[in-house]
Amino acid sequence: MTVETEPVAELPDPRDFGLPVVGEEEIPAELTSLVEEVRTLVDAVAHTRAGAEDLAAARTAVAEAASRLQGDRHDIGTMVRHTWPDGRVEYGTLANIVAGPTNAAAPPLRLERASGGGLHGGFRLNGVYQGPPGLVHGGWLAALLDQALGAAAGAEGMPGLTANLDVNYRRPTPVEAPLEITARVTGTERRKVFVAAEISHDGEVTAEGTALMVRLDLPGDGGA
Ligand SMILES: CCCCCCCCCCCC(=O)SCCNC(=O)CCNC(=O)[C@H](O)C(C)(C)COP(=O)(O)OP(=O)(O)OC[C@H]1O[C@@H](n2cnc3c(N)ncnc32)[C@H](O)[C@@H]1OP(=O)(O)O
Repeated sequence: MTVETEPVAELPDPRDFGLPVVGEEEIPAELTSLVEEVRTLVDAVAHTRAGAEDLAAARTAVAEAASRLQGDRHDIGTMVRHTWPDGRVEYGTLANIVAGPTNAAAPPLRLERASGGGLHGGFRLNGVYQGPPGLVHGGWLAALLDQALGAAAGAEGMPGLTANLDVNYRRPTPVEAPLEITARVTGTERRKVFVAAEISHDGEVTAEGTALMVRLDLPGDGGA
């Protein structure tokens, strides 16, 4: 595949486009810990067999916690700044549904640079992510692949939006089991960035995806 475009060397600051930015290091440890606790809560609620009294007490406690937190909110579209160990800076959406660090509805997906190129991450999905009994919902697998595919393009300095996503489910993916995800850029053509990703369990690929990301038309990078 022809490579006709260079990665964007330096990403613009989202604040230049009116988007607020929070440094990952500015997220309070108490918020990170709260997010973890809420993930536990969602799983507990989804599977509880508690009686009416416990359910009512829990509902009151959760409603009180929600009203405590509602007052002071980040704006929709707030970005989080991540600095890689090599000093490169990258931005993601703070409340991203797959990888937002403050989104308790997001699985705890963290991606690192792989030594051979691209990104990789290890993760585990609890029973909240079930589709078929004991198995991860296919829509969530597609969302995880989409996120990793987008992040792989972003990590190469080519952030974009998914124009096309193609997913193949090769084997059932179990919940409550260690999973791995890998993603890499496979080619570029003008603003088109081609990416591929796999999810595996026990060394076997359970789902794989390819996507066409269309690189953001950033000022100063030559556009198309
Ligand atoms: C911040 C850091 C975060 C870094 C981390 C971010 C991780 C986020 C991961 C989550 C990713 C998402 O969920 S993204 C959300 C879901 N996706 C979306 O909402 C996108 C909705 N679609 C769009 O907005 C638009 O269609 C775009 C932006 C994709 C493309 O529009 P455009 O910018 O006007 O570009 P356009 O000229 O049409 O197309 C450019 C080239 O791509 C080709 N092309 C366009 N669409 C397609 C297509 N579906 N299939 C084949 N080819 C296509 C065209 O033929 C052309 O090829 P040629 O003429 O050059 O040959």
